Amino acid sequence: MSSNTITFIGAGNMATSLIGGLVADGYEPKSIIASDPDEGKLTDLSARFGIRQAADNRSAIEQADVVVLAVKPQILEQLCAEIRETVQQRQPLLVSIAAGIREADIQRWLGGDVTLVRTMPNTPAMLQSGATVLHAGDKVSTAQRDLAESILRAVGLTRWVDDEALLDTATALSGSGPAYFFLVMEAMEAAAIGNGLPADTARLLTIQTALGAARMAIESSDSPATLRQKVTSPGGTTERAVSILEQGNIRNLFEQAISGACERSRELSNMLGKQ
Ligand SMILES: NC(=O)C1=CN([C@@H]2O[C@H](COP(=O)(O)OP(=O)(O)OC[C@H]3O[C@@H](n4cnc5c(N)ncnc54)[C@H](OP(=O)(O)O)[C@@H]3O)[C@@H](O)[C@H]2O)C=CC1
Ligand SMILES: O=C(O)[C@@H]1CCC=N1
Repeated sequence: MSSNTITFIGAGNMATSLIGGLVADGYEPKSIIASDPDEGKLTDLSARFGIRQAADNRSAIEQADVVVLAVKPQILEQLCAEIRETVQQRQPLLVSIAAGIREADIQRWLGGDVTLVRTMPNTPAMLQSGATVLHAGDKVSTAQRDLAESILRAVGLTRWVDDEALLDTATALSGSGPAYFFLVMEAMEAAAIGNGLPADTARLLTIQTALGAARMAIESSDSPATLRQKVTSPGGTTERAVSILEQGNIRNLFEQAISGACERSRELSNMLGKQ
């Protein structure tokens, strides 16, 4: 990957994961700049990863080839008003990671004709195990698409979608997804403690089991359903547990949860962007 200067506007959870993953992948830390109202966060990021901190958003953009918009969706419009002139002068490649905010709205807020790739990464990017979905409009050149993809590929898997609306689904699946697995881990750990295991052992066994299952699902040619069946001995313990989960309608719960997250992503689009 080239060492284009990448500026992160917003140095919160997701920016920290992306920066951590990029630096771990060998990206030159001095080619990464972060800007955030909280100086403490910037100092921490500099100390952890050796990146540069900016005095303000505008000066951060003035030095950038790529600008990652990493603030909450609720403040993106206000941020765009602040950086609009600098973006128009500098014309960097913009990469938005904001959930729900459509390209047309960001374009309008920035005065139009900016080069923008919308993406939906996730926090495992920190360990270069992220999953990012990208969408680019027609005006984005192949070289600019490649540049955006190379940054996100450094921190994990990437997939493009042609239909921008599918970013809502990706947000609900892989953007929010780490939280679903953490919730399952919390529940399994608590249940094991309730059944007598010491807390530290319960946590360790839960996490190692999640890691092992994820690695098997990635590395095996079997589907998750087949892998599950291979654990499930007829008349055994897994069969009892899985049947209780199925009776509790776990599939329907996930259907509702992911549909609910998709709907929330669309709500954010309509509430914060063009109605
Ligand atoms: N967290 C996740 O797993 C994922 C998040 N995203 C998206 O990433 C974006 C950021 O989310 P996340 O990192 O969780 O949020 P955070 O709140 O952790 O980070 C946002 C950062 O932006 C800072 N900020 C606020 N206003 C400005 C401003 N005007 N200029 C520069 N920085 C500012 C915030 O400071 P302060 O706290 O002081 O307001 C905060 O440090 C969101 O749009 C979200 O949809 C996408 C995929 C996954
Ligand atoms: O919860 C959120 O809205 C953000 C987007 C995906 C993950 N975190």
